[in-house]
Amino acid sequence: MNKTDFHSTQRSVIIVAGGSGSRMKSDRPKQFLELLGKPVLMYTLEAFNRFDSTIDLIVVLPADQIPFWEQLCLNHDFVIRHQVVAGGDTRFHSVKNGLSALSVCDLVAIHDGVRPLVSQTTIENCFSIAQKQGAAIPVLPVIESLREGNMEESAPVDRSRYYSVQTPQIFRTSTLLKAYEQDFNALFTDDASVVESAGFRVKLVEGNRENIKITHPVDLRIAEFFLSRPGRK
Ligand SMILES: Nc1ccn([C@@H]2O[C@H](COP(=O)(O)OP(=O)(O)OP(=O)(O)O)[C@@H](O)[C@H]2O)c(=O)n1
Ligand SMILES: C[C@](O)(CO)[C@H](O)COP(=O)(O)O
Repeated sequence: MNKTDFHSTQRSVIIVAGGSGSRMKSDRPKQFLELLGKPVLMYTLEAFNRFDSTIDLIVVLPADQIPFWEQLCLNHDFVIRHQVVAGGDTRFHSVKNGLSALSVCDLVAIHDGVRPLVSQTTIENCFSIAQKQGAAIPVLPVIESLREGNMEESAPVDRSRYYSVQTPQIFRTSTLLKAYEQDFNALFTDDASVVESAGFRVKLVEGNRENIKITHPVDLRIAEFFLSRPGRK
């Protein structure tokens, strides 16, 4: 593949932000909370727009929060073009709804709306490997010791065998559409698990450590720290 092929590839991204953020325990779903005065979700859209200003952006939101998001865009003069789709009961169903709004494209990325710190390198590497191999997801080696079991009985496991998984998870469009024809299974915690269950292989790519999934209140402070660093990429 040469550079020209890469740039003529039609790319789309589905940003899933259809969750309620129950672990954050905030008044509003966490994707709308502000980091340094701007909603989390706007940073996430900006990351993909910075990577490719022509990329098709689909944003999946809780149906009852769509008017609130539209008002936020007005308040913040947020002008990055994107299509809004109503989410479903689980992340799987939200992705499915996003896929139903997809235009013709070669590669599709699925990214969590609450991962605003994805780096340009992670996005670029995942697109590039997905283009060559059909499916790519960012991962990192686990940094803490791991145990298996429960609080009463547990045993250490070999952590070198485990990776933590991030997004964007990027696939040939035909692969992802086929995989999402399957019925929902509670073991589908990400898109890679859906695609593998349909018989496809997924290539692991190194992610970036700052690409945290904002989940608990402390994650907002960590994200603000990274966002305020000069020369952030
Ligand atoms: N029905 C759902 C559930 C989750 N998501 C999205 O999937 C991403 C990862 O999910 P998670 O961090 O678990 O978000 P929530 O489900 O909102 O949080 P919680 O589990 O704490 O309720 C988030 O961007 C979230 O908005 C979604 O689009 N639709
Ligand atoms: C997709 C994901 O962010 C990869 O780490 C993760 O699986 C989402 O999980 P959650 O159950 O929605 O928190």
